[in-house]
Amino acid sequence: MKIAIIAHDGKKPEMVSFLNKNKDKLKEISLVATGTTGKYVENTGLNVEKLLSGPIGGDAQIAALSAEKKLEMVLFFRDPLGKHPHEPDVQMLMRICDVHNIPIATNPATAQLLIDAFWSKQME
Ligand SMILES: O=C(CO)COP(=O)(O)O
Repeated sequence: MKIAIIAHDGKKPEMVSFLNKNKDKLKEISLVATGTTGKYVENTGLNVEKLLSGPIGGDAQIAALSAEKKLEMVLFFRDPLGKHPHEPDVQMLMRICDVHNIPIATNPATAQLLIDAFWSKQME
């Protein structure tokens, strides 16, 4: 099982802070990310599988992994103030997560709760 990491451009700095803060936990977990986000993840020193960039199909690839129940959770820091040409893909990803009951965090506060809960479950 993997955790998917995605961040819109306006939220990539917050994602990097989140990853650095949680690096000790995340380094034990397989990570997958959309293309450009994945480069930022690598720059934190974490290992990550990089898919296509979001606007050219990366969000759709994460949705497919969610539908196949291959993801533990999706951490998707969305920029609610930005315009995105691939908004239909963004909506589709969130819908697929809801269809398949995959936890999806769309901001750092929720992502922290999910990671902490996942981590304490692993430690049981
Ligand atoms: O666009 C995205 C999410 O909708 C993210 O894609 P990138 O990680 O390639 O920037």
